[in-house]
Amino acid sequence: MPVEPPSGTRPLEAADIRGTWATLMLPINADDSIDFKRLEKEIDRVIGFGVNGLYSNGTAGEFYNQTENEFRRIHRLLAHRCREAGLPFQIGVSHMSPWISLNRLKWAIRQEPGAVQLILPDWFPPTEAEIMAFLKKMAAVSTDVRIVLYNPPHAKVRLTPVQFGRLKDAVPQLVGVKVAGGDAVWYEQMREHMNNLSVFVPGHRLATGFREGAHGSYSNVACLHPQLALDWYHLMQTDLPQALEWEQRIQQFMTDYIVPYILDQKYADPACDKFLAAVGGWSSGDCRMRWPYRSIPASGVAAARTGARRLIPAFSTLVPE
Ligand SMILES: N[C@@H](CC=O)C(=O)O
Repeated sequence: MPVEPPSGTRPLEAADIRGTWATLMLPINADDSIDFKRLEKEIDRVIGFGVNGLYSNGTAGEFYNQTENEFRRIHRLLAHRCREAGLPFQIGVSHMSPWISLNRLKWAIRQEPGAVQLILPDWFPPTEAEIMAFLKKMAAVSTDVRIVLYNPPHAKVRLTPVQFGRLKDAVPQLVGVKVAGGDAVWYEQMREHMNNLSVFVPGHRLATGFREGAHGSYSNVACLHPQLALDWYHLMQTDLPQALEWEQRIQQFMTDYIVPYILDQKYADPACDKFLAAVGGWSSGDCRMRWPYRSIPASGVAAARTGARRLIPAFSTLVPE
């Protein structure tokens, strides 16, 4: 039975955070400023696909590379457009500095997001006691606005399922996590906490995650094409074996056309997210990253698009020659 996530922007509980959430990506001008006009168009374009929600300021949203004025302008726009469309949205208040993150949170809750996303403090690796102190203060400020903890593989501290459980017990406002997923043992341990914790895994691993109990993805596949990600998520709920087969194809595409940019050429992950969107051709198609990070040259788009068409039949239907 397909899971219907809520419509509207009311506060999200764990059970509400499901499905395919798309990220906001920043259009960057040649002088490194943010193109807010284009951003507004991009937001409306993503909303038009009918994704389950829109979130901002994860890695793909370049949260670590914005002034506070820009942060506010981006999120006034996001909140306004999502509220008008009745689409759930989450604001990333993440920052390497816990104080900046706290101040972003204080401002962000006034935009009434469904939830906020945050990372752990990130210069000295925090101890569990420090993580608790951080989350408790953030939760005291966010009050009714729930919290999603973003704990990617490159975080200074990678939390275990047992630790997620302890954090959830200590901080009830924590309703979700955004993680890399893991092996069968990881999922077995994580399932102990999945009743009241939404667990989102990377887009290109979602069918496996779904089989193991994960609830959705803040999705890089939605960067490639929001419709592809939505159709695939629907397939997971109606024909999981077929969805697992799609996963192999999507992963092959990532291995052949995206991973070399990361492993061999050392591009940052968000450069790949923007590149994926250019390959999908559904957005303005601009791969530009903000100083000092390098952008993947648009000259690589055609080959990757041909590869995606060859490997992922559903993509070739959505993006015909
Ligand atoms: N990890 C990304 C998800 C998309 O690729 C993010 O945090 O935005």
